[in-house]
Amino acid sequence: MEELQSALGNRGLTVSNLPEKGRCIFTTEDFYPGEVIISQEPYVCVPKNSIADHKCDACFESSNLKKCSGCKIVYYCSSTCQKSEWKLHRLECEAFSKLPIEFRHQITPPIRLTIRLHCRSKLQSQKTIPTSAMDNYDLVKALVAHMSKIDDEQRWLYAQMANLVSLILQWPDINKKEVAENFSKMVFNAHTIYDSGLKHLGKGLYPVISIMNHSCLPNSILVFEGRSAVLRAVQHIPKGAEVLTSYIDLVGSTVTRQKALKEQYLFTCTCPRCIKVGQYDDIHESAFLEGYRCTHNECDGLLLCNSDDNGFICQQCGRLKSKKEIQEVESKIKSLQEKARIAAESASSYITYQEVIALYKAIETLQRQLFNPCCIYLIPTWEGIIENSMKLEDWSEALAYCRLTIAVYQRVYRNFQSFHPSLGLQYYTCGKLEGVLGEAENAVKSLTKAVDILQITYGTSTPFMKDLFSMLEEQREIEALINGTDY
Ligand SMILES: C[S@@+](CC[C@H](N)C(=O)[O-])C[C@H]1O[C@@H](n2cnc3c(N)ncnc32)[C@H](O)[C@@H]1O
Repeated sequence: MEELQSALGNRGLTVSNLPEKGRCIFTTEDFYPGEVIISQEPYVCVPKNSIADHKCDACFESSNLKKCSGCKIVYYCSSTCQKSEWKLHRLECEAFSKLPIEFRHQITPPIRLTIRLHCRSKLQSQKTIPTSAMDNYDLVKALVAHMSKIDDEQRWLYAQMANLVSLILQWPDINKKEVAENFSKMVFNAHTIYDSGLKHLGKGLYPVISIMNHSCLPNSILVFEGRSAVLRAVQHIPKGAEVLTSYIDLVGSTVTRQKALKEQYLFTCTCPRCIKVGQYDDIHESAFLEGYRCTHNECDGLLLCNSDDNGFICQQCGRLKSKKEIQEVESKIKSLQEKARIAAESASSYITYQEVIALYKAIETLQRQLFNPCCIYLIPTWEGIIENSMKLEDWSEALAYCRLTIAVYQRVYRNFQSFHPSLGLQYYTCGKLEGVLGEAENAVKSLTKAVDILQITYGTSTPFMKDLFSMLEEQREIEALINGTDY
């Protein structure tokens, strides 16, 4: 702990303890928007592999992959990557190779993550792998496992998974209770690793980053550069403030966010947004984001549940919309969403992409009958249309829907001073599409907005940001050429 305090002290941070939250990190100096608060390499991580999409175990690249000739489970993109992982992989490779082929499908990402955790801890205790203040198993031991709060069924599941780990590793001295507890720690502490386009790459455990507590109005954001986790300030964090990040998708209403935090992290959030739950403004905002709207004649009022709980009353014209009426439309939406999901998975030709778009448009029509035009449920529908329109190279259609999505994100992330990658990336896509369509002036505006947001969340030196800067330069040159002005 002393070693960690001293390492954090050098970075302007300190670990403390709050009765209602447990451990937490406070600043001992000011941090400004875009500044890196802390970065950490994973203690362990695993890529998200699927049958169709394998990744290199070391760098998560998807090209030039070769299977490890020992275990035939793990992939590498180069001998450099293989060598960098060898000390750790050697232990699991030996264990996996002894496993009969028919058992190998049981090595799921959570099982592998825990196996690697124990392999790394063993190698560090043998001093085969060095330790440091921010890289040692004591940090893993200190993570919350919430064993007393989880139910018997979950405990039984972790015990079964610990048995499997023990069976695979065949170590005589393995502590199965500790392994089971580590499965629980993964649930409450491991992070999903994303690339700059927010594509899911894998899972990793970052034991110092995991000390950070949650707020629905966070002052920092966690992003990934390769597999390193980087926490950046998204607002001025004065000396002595707690560093807070978000564990969940912040687009939902207070009730939705609180439900997610209670179910996934077992606490009730009391952040400045959540304490407003039930107040007029919060109810109004929730109804706007997720609630139903009145579609009677020209009325566009918000609907709130009536006191008899048999329907929803329009707050503008007073008309009642029955629960049954709403449920019928919702069930049609659900069945169309399932059809769209299945169709999108197998779509690979002009006609099939068109069919997928038609399904999403049918969903959109029904959603517009129920929700207001800035409702968050429309986002995945529009993203489905954008993705498939791009596959059809229908740039105008993709751009029209991209602009609709931006309007919703702008509203949702205004609480977050708009510094969220989702909004920045939407501006980026919008700017790219405007560029393709020859709308240089609009492209410059959109890409400038993308830069304003993403340089705070992603910094300025990643390959993604360098591409974005040169794309903006290119559009500025085209704009100047069109306008006959100097650039
Ligand atoms: C990733 S850990 C964060 C560090 C943790 N406080 C510790 O002592 O190690 C997540 C857990 O911290 C607690 N936590 C995080 N944010 C909180 C908050 N805003 N209010 C109350 N508890 C919180 C919850 O118990 C949650 O399951």
